[in-house]
Amino acid sequence: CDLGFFSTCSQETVTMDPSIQKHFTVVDYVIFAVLLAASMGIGLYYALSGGRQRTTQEFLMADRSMRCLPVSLSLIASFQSAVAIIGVPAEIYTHGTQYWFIGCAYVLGLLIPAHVFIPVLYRLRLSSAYQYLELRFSKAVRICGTLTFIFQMVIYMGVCVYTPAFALNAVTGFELWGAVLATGLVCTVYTTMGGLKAVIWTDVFQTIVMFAGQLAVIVVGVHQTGGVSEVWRKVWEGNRISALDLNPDPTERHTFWTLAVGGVFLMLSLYGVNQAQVQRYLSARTEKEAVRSCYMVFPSLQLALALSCVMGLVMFARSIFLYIYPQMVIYFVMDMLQGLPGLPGLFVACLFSAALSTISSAFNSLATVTMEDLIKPHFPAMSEARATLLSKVLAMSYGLVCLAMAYLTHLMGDSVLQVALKIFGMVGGPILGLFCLGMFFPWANSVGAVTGLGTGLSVSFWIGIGSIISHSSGTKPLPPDCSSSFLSGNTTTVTQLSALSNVTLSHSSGLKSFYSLSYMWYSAFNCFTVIVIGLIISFLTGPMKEQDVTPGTIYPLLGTLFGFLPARLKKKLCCVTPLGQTVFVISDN
Ligand SMILES: CC(C)(CO)[C@@H](O)C(=O)NCCC(=O)O
Ligand code: NA
Repeated sequence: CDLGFFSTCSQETVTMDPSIQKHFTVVDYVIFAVLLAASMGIGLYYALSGGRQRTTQEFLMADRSMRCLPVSLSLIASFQSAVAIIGVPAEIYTHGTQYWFIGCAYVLGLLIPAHVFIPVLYRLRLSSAYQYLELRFSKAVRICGTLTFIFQMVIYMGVCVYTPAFALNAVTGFELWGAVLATGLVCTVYTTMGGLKAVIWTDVFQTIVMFAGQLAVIVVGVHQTGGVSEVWRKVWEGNRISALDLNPDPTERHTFWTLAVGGVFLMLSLYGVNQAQVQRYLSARTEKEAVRSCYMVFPSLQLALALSCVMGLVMFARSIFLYIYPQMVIYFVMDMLQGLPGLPGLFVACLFSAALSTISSAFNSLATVTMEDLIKPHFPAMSEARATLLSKVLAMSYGLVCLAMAYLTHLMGDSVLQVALKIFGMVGGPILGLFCLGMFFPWANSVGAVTGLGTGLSVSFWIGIGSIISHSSGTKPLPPDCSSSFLSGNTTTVTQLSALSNVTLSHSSGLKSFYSLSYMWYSAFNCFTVIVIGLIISFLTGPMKEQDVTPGTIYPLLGTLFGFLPARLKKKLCCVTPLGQTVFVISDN
């Protein structure tokens, strides 16, 4: 099977021994440098063109002039980081393709943002998603929402910048802090110079690099394994193709229900109400363009999922690992691509593209909420020039906070990947609940919202921290599908398997089983806690009347769902006013 270029072609399954270090060539470092330079170049271009980033409208909202294609690619890039690129193939290698069913959640997980959240938020002409909370409830609710979001994103971005640097360092000796500093600083500079336009257009470029890197690994891997049919035979015989698991047990980590139903709520918390995404919808030139960009996320996100799942399958067909560990994806890639000049560098570029595009979204969205929700309301007379300068200082400061968070991530050790993703579900779910409470239930009042959010966060941290503590103590059984002969030795490495892992204790009772709720249910569970507590407290303290609620802040969900009821009962029970077409111009000044 000699095809010239692929000189290392062999059809043997390769045994991987991670004690042998892989090496980078100069070419690989050059490709990494080119990625950083190209991103800087895009930042510089948007600093010097258009309105030269002299207004907050341009710096934070891209002049509300974006078209759907860049917006959609940017939407994918925000939450597709190296955590997923490294985590998903490791998950598929170990547990089979069950995780792939999360693709089912993308249907409702994108249709609902497109037809429920975007119409409400876009027509209010907001700058920050949390401005909605003040219009619907009160200033206090807005500030609680903003602070919760800041907490979530600050932890997340530390993990995002640390993960690829750490994984590469473990396998190849790639300079750990050099890579963290280079990505963090370069990203800070282009985000501060070029504003949201630079963030969105670098996202486009970086998403393409990300897809290219994954595709290259798959093509070479399939070829070296001996073709598609050979890969299929090996993964089929190795039981990696999972049947639909319809087990209703909510403590089972990945089943059709946890992934396809729980996943919808995860998607809603990310694509429906997260500032990073809402800001992109708001930057679109029309509402239609925003809805269209949300639709266009669907095929691209399915492609991203398919690429990382197929990469896991190819890894399984191609290699036998002596033990399972988070960095094995990098090891597999580096081993396979050796002798193919430039390709290891392309994969490195893929990992750092994923990271850069996520932290740049974080910097810009954090600067936006800090400016719009925390600073501007207190300084209504601030000049535009001063506000823009301050926004730039904020974007830069969050860049430096990101480096500090990377160091904190380092101190907590590598299992922090799991911890951080859980915190993501733990904090994103309650924020989603807060928005749902406001949008779908006209009776909810401000006291109910704050109490609901507080309770939701407390319960979610109780479960989240409880699960972390109860899993990190005691012995952990191997998952049943993991007991094949090729997994020898150290079982603790299994629990560190991937960022997405949450190996549950199968026979536990009481609090333990409460703690072992699948992490895929976190968003849904925490969202419902906020809604239920919020409604109970609202009814106890005097529910709001529909006519007292700011027009345009309620989506007539209940009116639509209970459309079969007689009109009088409907009017009494639920919101029936259709969402208006009116544009409310909101100003903090
Ligand atoms: C948003 C999903 C679930 C979509 O598959 C995925 O991109 C994800 O788990 N993202 C978070 C992990 C990361 O940072 O890559
Ligand atoms: Na990304």
